Formats: sequence, C-alpha cells, structure tokens
Amino acid sequence: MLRWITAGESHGPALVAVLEGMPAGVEVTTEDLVTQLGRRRLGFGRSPRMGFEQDEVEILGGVRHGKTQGGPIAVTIGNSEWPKWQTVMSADPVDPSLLKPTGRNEALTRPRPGHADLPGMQKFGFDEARPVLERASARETAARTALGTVARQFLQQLLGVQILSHVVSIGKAQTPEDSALPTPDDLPAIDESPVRCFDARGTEAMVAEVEAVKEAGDTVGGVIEVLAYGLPPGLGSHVHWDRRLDARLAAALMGVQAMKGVEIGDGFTSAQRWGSQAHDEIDRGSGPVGVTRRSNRAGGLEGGITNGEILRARVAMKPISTVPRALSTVDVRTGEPAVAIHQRSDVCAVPRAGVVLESVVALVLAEAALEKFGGDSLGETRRNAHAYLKALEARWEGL
Ligand SMILES: Cc1cc2nc3c(=O)[nH]c(=O)nc-3n(C[C@H](O)[C@H](O)[C@H](O)COP(=O)(O)O)c2cc1C
Ligand SMILES: C=C(O[C@@H]1CC(C(=O)O)=C[C@@H](OP(=O)(O)O)[C@H]1O)C(=O)O
Repeated sequence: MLRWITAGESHGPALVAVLEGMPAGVEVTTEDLVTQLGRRRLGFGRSPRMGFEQDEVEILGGVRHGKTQGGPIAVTIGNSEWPKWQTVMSADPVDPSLLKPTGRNEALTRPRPGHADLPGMQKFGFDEARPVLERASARETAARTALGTVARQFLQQLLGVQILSHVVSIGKAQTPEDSALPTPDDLPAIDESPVRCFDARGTEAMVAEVEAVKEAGDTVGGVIEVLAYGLPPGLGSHVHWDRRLDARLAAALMGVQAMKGVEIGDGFTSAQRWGSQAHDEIDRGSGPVGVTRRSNRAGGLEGGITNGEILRARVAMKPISTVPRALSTVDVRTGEPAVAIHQRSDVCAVPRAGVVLESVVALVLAEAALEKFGGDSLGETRRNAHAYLKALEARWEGL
C-alpha cells in the first residue's frame, strides 16, 4: 500500500509531505525534487508570488545517499515568505496588540465566489476566510509535486514509464484537433513553451488569450492532458469500484485545486459516437506483449485496467476565482453587498498546473504498480514485473 499525506498552510513556515510504502532502492535526489518544483513555478499567466518566492526543499527522512530506504519519505518545503507572515500565521498565541487590523492582519470577511472561503467559514464556524484559504490554497500542490517526483522516479526505474502533460486549451484558444500526441521525445519543447503546449499554432493563440484576459482584469481556465507512456497491461482492476484505475485517477486529478472535469481517453466525444467508431480493435502485433490496438480512444484503460496503450487523461481547470475585476459578494461582518477579496493572483494557472497533475497521476500509478507487483526493493518489484510481462508474451508462443 502506498500512502501520501500533506500538511501546512500557504503562508505558514513550511509545507510537510510524507510518502509511505515506497520500496527501497529507488534513486531520487533533492535536485530531482527541485527540478519538478521549478516546473510548477513557470508558465505564462502565473502569479507575481511565483516570481519572488522560493521553494526551499529538504528531504528529512526515508532517503540516504540518493536512494530510498523503504521507510516513510518525509519532505519539507519552506516558504521563503514566512518572515513576513510570522505574526499572522503564528502557531502560538501572539500579543493581540501585534494583530492590528491592517494589511496582512485585515479580517477577510468578503468571501470570493469560487474559492473555498464561504463554504469553509460556514462549515468550520470561522468568521473570516483566513483559516480556510490558507489550507485551500494551491500552495499545497508543491507538496504533492515533491512526493509525485519520487513516484515518477520509481515508475521510470521500474519499467521506463514516462509521464508528461501538455496544455490542450486556454479559454477558447486550443491546440488544433489534428495535432500529434506529444511523446517523451518532445518533453524539452513542451517544458520550454510558455504554455507547455506541443503545437506552436496553439501556443500563440493561448498566449494572446492570457494577455487579453489580463488586460481585462479577468482570469481564465483551460484543459490539460496528462499522458503516461510505457505502462504494462494489468494495473488497476475491474472487480470493485474503488479498485478501478480510471476512478482512482479521476479522484486524484479532481483532488487538485480548481479541477472540475476529468475525461479518460476520448471520454465525452465517445458518448457521441456509435460503438463501431468508439472502441479500439485488437490485432496480434509487435507490441511488448504480443498484441496491439488500431487506435487508442479508450485512453489506455478498459474495465479500470491498463491495457498497455498510452494512458490519456484530460482535466478541465476552472478560471482562478480571485478575479482582479472583483466579483460581487456579501461582507459577512456587516451583511452588506461588497466586492470580493483581491490582492494578487494567477491570471491563468493552467500551464503550471500540468506538473501537479502529472505528479498525482504518478502517485496513483505507483500505487497500482506496487499492488500488482509487490516487492520491498526496486529490484524485487522489477523482477516480479518482468516475470509477469514474460508470462504475458509466452501466452502467444506457438499460436
Ligand atoms: C497551480 C494552481 C494555482 C492556483 N492559483 C490560484 C490563485 O492564484 N488564486 C486563486 O484564487 N486560486 C488559485 N488556484 C485555485 C484555488 O486554489 C481553488 O480554486 C480553491 O482552492 C477552491 O477549490 P476548487 O476550485 O477546487 O473548488 C490555483 C490552483 C492551482 C492548481
Ligand atoms: C503560492 C502558490 O500558489 C498560490 C495559490 C493560491 C490559491 O488561492 O490557490 C493563491 C496565490 O497565493 P497568494 O494568495 O498568496 O497570492 C497563489 O500564489 C503556489 O502555487 O506555490
């Protein structure tokens, strides 16, 4: 069983993350984490905070001399902005005279439509939004990105699995329909693109969209596609709803702040097709286990089980709810109409959300791989995986 948990607030001293159940012997370094966290800070439309805040990553446990040890892996990501927030976010009681109701101390009583502010205040009985937004904030995604990096390393070292993502659309600006699917060879191009879009035609239109939105004092969402190459058939299971890998991927993807829709493979388009045009016909072929598909409309999953094709999941991200041209709300202190809180925010976080989605997919796939193959060390898991793949191939011998 693989388990992951995070703690920490957006403006607290640090985020904390623990990954339990990773076998020993997986190569991972602080530098690997820094690389993925760096990708999360990039992208056109990002918040000013991404420009000045640093992710101060430290591996506190579970890794020694660049290899996992089999115990829980503990990571902290310090918030370099913490000194400015020490009083507001102090864990211990502070002298009330230090909490003058100005600047950072101002009570956040004008909840933002679309953020967790109002339902969080109602649920927990808070009279302002600070305690809600601190934990709802997508700052937390840095912690999942760090843990996802360990999962990504494991999958890569186990079976050469590669996980990547690209931006399919921002607002109405999209990658042309006939664009080829990006492959691991395209990774540098995707990472260097301002919107991490594979197709240059799409990139230009998307940059223009973000610029127009910014100019209008608005925000915009979009669609990101996550791809996993090199997965074997047989991860996940059809036998029960909570073992189905499509269900587990959807939960993990929707568990990322602001994600409002998940589509596996051709998902919604398939609902408009007839069956003969919706499925992936099977051939004997040169694939690693003796069969291939004529298409991949299912996105690599049938019956909640990987089928050996490329895994494809598309995720819809809503526009950021901290809209500069502030939206109408009610001040919960006075009951009067008001404009919602706004200090700063991302105009569009779609490009930088891609690495977060890749990371949660990596965690779910690593968990599914460990269920299938077991093992306390990478070597053992790998031996088990290779024996399984050999047996699948042997199925066709003499036929
Ligand atoms: C990478 C990333 C960056 C985000 N940046 C912001 C932001 O700057 N301002 C904001 O209001 N929401 C931002 N969000 C979205 C909020 O965290 C999210 O809308 C909020 O927690 C409410 O959750 P929900 O949208 O899932 O309902 C971001 C989300 C992600 C994934
Ligand atoms: C800090 C990060 O994202 C933050 C996510 C976020 C939100 O409401 O989700 C709001 C913004 O923070 P602030 O309100 O302090 O400007 C983003 O910058 C990060 O991703 O590291």
